[in-house]
Amino acid sequence: MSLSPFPLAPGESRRLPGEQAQRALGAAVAGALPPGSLLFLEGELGAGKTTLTQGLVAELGFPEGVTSPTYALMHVYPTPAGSVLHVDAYRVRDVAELYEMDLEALILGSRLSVIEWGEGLYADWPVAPILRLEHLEGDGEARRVTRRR
Ligand SMILES: Nc1ncnc2c1ncn2[C@@H]1O[C@H](COP(=O)(O)OP(=O)(O)OP(=O)(O)O)[C@@H](O)[C@H]1O
Repeated sequence: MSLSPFPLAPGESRRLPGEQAQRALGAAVAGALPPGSLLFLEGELGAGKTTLTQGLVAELGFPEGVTSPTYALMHVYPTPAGSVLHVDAYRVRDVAELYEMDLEALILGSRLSVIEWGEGLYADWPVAPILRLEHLEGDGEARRVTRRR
């Protein structure tokens, strides 16, 4: 499997003018991270975390059905390239709860994992990129992505 470069350098920001750009970013991320990788996503309600993840999962060959894992905590999408784990850790009080669910084995066994609101895990996964998504004030529906790490 040949990988492309990660679409943003650490510290870099980019404007995402619409949903297509948001999905395309997810697709580019999927093409840049090797199996067993983890991506952290941050962003307020409606910032585009699910949309980015839809693009990422579609790039791996599973084109539909990606929804926010807010209520389920965790979704697994069986793509032809391997499973994609999508976790929303917003309501998790202690990351120990996630590790008790065998999170580490799940991540390492997946093609790719996306964790929203996983600050408590950042130190344990130091090479995982962190993308922050924000609404751009005064710029219609556009969003901004910043690679924090
Ligand atoms: N870059 C963008 N430009 C314009 N609209 C966008 C962009 N990215 C996403 N959207 C739209 O914003 C809405 C919210 O996006 P999405 O559901 O992905 O956000 P979210 O961060 O997952 O929200 P939540 O935290 O509620 O799960 C959707 O209708 C989506 O199509």
